Amino acid sequence: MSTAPQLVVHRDKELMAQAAAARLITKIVDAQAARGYASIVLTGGRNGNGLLAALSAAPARDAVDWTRLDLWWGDERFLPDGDPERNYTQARKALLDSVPLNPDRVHPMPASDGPYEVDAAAQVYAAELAAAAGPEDHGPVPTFDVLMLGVGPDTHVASLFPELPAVRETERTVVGVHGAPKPPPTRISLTLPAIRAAREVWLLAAGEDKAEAAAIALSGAGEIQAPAAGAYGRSRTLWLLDSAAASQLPPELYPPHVA
Ligand SMILES: O=C1O[C@H](COP(=O)(O)O)[C@@H](O)[C@H](O)[C@H]1O
Repeated sequence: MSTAPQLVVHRDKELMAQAAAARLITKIVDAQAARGYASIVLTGGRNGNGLLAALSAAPARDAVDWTRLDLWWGDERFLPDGDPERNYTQARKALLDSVPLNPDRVHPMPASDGPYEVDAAAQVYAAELAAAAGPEDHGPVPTFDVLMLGVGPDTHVASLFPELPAVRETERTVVGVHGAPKPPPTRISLTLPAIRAAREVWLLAAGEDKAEAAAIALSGAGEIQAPAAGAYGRSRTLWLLDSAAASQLPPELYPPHVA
């Protein structure tokens, strides 16, 4: 069952990144207090990396027990290990290299110079997720506390692009993506069923180039044409926007609140 999206609109992208980072710290600390660990899915892209950089700069980051944090990725650009365009490389630079994570709990998606071609690599990641899922979870992926997704200007989320086969997937949790319209063309992505296993899905959209995408996805578009419209969490779906990205929303949605 889909959860109706909630919107929070911030003044600008810097404030959005800082507020989202503060929100994420609180979520992680609360989950660790309740269950002993937290499970987060990271996104690539400008907004996702902006959030990680803001988290890195936040004094409250020391409230997180980094050794009890599971990190997964929503998608990856299928490039060699260490490539500066890999989402994993960018996340390391923005935050991960400066906090004491437990390497056993960090799950980057495979790189193109490893032993697998992209479809096999997607299967390997699906198996890693399935191994981490327990009986209390809702299928072959863990119930992530928060899964973040940067919204692309074409409404793509993770590496689910409009009309491509990956966004139509209803069985597999992870797929190889071929022919993506945004470089690189070869990618790995969680599918919509895997995304919807998360307790909370947060969609990040800042900047004028995201305004049309946000308006389309939040105005009842279908998920095949507008993948962001199909991304929702089990208990919450939260759109975090800045005022530029919210500028084309229909008047009944905007502004619910500008912080
Ligand atoms: O290529 C990707 O793009 C999207 C959005 O990126 P942005 O720079 O337009 O914010 C991102 O969500 C995805 O993880 C990434 O692989």
